[in-house]
Amino acid sequence: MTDNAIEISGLKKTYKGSGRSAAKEALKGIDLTIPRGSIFGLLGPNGAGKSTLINILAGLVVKSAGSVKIWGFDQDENPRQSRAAIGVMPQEPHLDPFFTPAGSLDVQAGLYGVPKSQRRTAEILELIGLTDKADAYARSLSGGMRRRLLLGKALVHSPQILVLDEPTAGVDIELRSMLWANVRKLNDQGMTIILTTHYLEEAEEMCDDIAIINHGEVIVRDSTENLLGRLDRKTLVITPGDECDLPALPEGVVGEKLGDGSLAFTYQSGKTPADAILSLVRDAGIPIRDVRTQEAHLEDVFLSLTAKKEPV
Ligand SMILES: Nc1ncnc2c1ncn2[C@@H]1O[C@H](COP(=O)(O)OP(=O)(O)OP(=O)(O)O)[C@@H](O)[C@H]1O
Repeated sequence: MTDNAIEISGLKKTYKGSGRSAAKEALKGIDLTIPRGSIFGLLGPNGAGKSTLINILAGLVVKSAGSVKIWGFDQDENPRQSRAAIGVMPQEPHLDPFFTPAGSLDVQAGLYGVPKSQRRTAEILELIGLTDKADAYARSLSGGMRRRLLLGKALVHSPQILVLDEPTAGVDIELRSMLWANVRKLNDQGMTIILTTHYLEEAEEMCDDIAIINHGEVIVRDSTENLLGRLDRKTLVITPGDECDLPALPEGVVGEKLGDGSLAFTYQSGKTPADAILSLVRDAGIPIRDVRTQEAHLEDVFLSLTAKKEPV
């Protein structure tokens, strides 16, 4: 028995070219393990290969080479069991407008062969907050409700692993917090969660471990804590009370005067405490009207990782 929810080895995918478009090697030999019970972030820029990887896990895209084990079941040897172990909430809502939420969940459960006596339609509707819309036509649901229904559909067969593809892209704050609350609840119940997101901030908040994919390769896989530790770069932006210039700065702190007159200080949090920056601004006689921090984004991690010569 393995402790991994997912074991991927030597996974390759080349999309065949057609007409004038050349063949595209989307995954170039991925090795990746995802521990059971974790919330795992799969990050990368547009076109990195995240959707291809997720679609292979979901059984929607056929791999070109390599092996994939889902909950210990090899996809080629035990396709049925490996498919039953995973539920995927896709990026785009493709819902039949003539089905009601209750109907959609029922059809989906039927597709997965869940016997009527074991269906959890009411429980899932409750979880996704659509109990009062159970019998409304999908076409009358708001965008947010449709996305919630997609989450519900991914859960009908009680998978051990839930995959969320960009669940918060373009959603409002309310839906975002509802999604994250559900993710936490399901994870607390033992479900392994895999999610893709463009935002390191979001991954930082939610994920135990992170893999970053770029150009079809895993360029780093580590605990979120270690990954952010590697970055160790923060920016403090101070809005001064009066027009002023940058004060003299100690080694390791880079200052920049922004267009709106604010002063931005970039520093390594492991070496320089934020308090030291505030003190040096105060000591320079600059009145501080406002302070904010700029969160690190995935882009920053990429820059710091790809700038290194040695393998990370
Ligand atoms: N069906 C396809 N046919 C040909 N090329 C494809 C196909 N699907 C994806 N690709 C190409 O494979 C590469 C990886 O795409 P993929 O959608 O997996 O990336 P991604 O990391 O999910 O990006 P995004 O964040 O934009 O969803 C891209 O260069 C893309 O253009």
